[in-house]
Amino acid sequence: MVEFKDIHKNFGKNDVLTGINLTIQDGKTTAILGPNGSGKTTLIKILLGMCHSNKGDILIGDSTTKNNWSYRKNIDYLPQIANFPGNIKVKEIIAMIKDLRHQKTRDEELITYFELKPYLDTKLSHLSGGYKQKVNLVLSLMFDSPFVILDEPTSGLDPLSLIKLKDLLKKEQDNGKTILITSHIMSFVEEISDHISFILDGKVYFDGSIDELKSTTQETDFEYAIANLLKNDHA
Ligand SMILES: Nc1ncnc2c1ncn2[C@@H]1O[C@H](COP(=O)(O)OP(=O)(O)OP(=O)(O)O)[C@@H](O)[C@H]1O
Repeated sequence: MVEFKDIHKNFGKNDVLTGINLTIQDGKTTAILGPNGSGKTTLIKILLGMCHSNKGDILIGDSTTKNNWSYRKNIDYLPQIANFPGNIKVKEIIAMIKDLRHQKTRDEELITYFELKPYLDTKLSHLSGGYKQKVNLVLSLMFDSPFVILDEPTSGLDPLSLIKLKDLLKKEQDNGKTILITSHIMSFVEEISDHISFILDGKVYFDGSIDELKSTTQETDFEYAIANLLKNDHA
């Protein structure tokens, strides 16, 4: 279980997070949603230690993450924007990331699954956006960690690839993985999430299941329920 406790973060005068309290349950899929710029990526980066909070604490189980980063070995992370040098070939970047972590990997299985074999000798700069994202998915999921964080995994994927990603994540769920996602594709979020945490104005504005969200907003359609959160005061 991951607990965000009263997390604050500002960038200069920009108060992005102003007291986030949030729990990520083990074995569940939690979607962190919110408008552009609401701080979803910032919150993920704070969890990963890529960005420091100004106040607050994160607990993994009963332990604080302060000065204790070993938990990160059990996390697979897909960044929203992965900026690798364009002149590296697909097979080279996969080998480089494997070398960094020295853990067992399932890269070949994922390369086959995302039909990347014909592109292994292609430079990253020559790949389309969707194929770059498939390479990023292989890089982030190949370590088969129990906790998976995917920041906008749907970015650039065509409908068939999106279905493949959903099928893969459903298998991960069946295997008991804890998954944290952000996405602006509401059909994707609705299909795979157990829990929704909606961030607005620096705080968790809604926290509950999809059914609870629909009943709170009195909307039967998930996308409309999210839009309703933005229009009306449900705090
Ligand atoms: N390194 C940084 N320096 C200054 N401001 C930053 C930095 N990183 C993020 N911000 C600001 O923090 C705010 C939250 O950004 P963040 O990327 O976390 O939002 P988000 O909810 O993930 O947005 P989106 O849905 O557009 O991806 C934005 O106003 C952004 O400009």
